[in-house]
Amino acid sequence: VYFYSAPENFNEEMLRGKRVIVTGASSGIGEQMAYHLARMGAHVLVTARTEAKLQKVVERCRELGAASARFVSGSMEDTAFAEEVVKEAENTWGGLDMLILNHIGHSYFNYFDGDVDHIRKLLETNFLSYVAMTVTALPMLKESEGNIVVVSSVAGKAPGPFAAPYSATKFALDGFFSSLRHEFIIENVNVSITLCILGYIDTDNAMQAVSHAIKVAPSPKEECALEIIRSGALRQHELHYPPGIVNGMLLLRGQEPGLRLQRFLFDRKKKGEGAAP
Ligand SMILES: NC(=O)C1=CN([C@@H]2O[C@H](COP(=O)(O)OP(=O)(O)OC[C@H]3O[C@@H](n4cnc5c(N)ncnc54)[C@H](OP(=O)(O)O)[C@@H]3O)[C@@H](O)[C@H]2O)C=CC1
Ligand SMILES: C[C@H](CCC(=O)NCC(=O)O)[C@H]1CC[C@H]2[C@@H]3C(=O)C[C@@H]4C[C@H](O)CC[C@]4(C)[C@H]3CC[C@]12C
Repeated sequence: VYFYSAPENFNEEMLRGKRVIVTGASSGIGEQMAYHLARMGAHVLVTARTEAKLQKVVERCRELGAASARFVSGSMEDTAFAEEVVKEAENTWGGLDMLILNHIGHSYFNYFDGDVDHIRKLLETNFLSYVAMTVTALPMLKESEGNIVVVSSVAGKAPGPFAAPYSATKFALDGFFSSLRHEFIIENVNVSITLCILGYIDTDNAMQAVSHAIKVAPSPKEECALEIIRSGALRQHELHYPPGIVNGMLLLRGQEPGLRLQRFLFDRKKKGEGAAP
């Protein structure tokens, strides 16, 4: 069992004046990360598709004390847009300290429906855009000896049922960024890569998608967002949040986690309910 317990020397001053991109920041965990960073006095550049929501997030960041706050709206289905976001940071700040890759495209929580094009599109949005932003940002991150924070899921470590397309994109993140971290260590590239393995979090979209099927209580998005920032600032290799659930899932990985996950999460057989979520 691997415990990633970072030394408790995080200080919010570590983020003051830092230049940070947060993707998927118009709602959910990304929105909360933007607010924490603003409170800590960072420069924030937030991105998502919905301009009206981003405008409100930027206004709130300014109220909370951000050193500066701005947004770029567009879809990460297009890797050219992903690169454009990083270029905006370079043009605005002349550099970058932390890249938080957080956005995800719409998917479903149900049996795999055979739609290969959906998986192709989700790989563009959830994986290739992360790679494209990393490639474009790397010169600046090498200059600042900064951090790449990749937001993933237990679905990208201990696969379970009903999220096959989404899970595939999360496993791709682990494969790519954990391999890249090895190369950085070999080449003495002082850019940290933090992979965040999250359990169920109480964001509106997630709860709307699965609360009918999942019986465990979700964890708070505000605390989750702060833990992600803390783990990135401490240059941890991985964050497991909440530790109790995620480490438990990893423990079960060798023991048919899909089956145990069904029992643990859905608790359906006892109640005689149907099989589909
Ligand atoms: N909530 C949970 O239970 C869990 C979440 N996670 C991970 O945490 C991260 C955030 O999840 P959560 O906060 O719940 O997600 P939300 O659905 O709340 O937020 C997703 C964000 O991504 C943006 N987005 C959606 N589609 C696109 C697109 N095509 N291009 C650019 N941006 C897009 C949305 O804004 P807009 O629609 O305006 O574009 C929104 O800002 C994800 O990586 C997810 O995998 C991991 C485990 C559990
Ligand atoms: C179904 C969600 C995919 C994104 C989405 O479509 N949101 C609604 C919208 O945009 O309209 C999944 C996003 C996070 C997933 C959850 C997660 O990652 C943690 C658990 C992993 C486990 O393997 C299955 C249950 C999860 C709670 C999982 C469920 C599906 C998501 C909510």
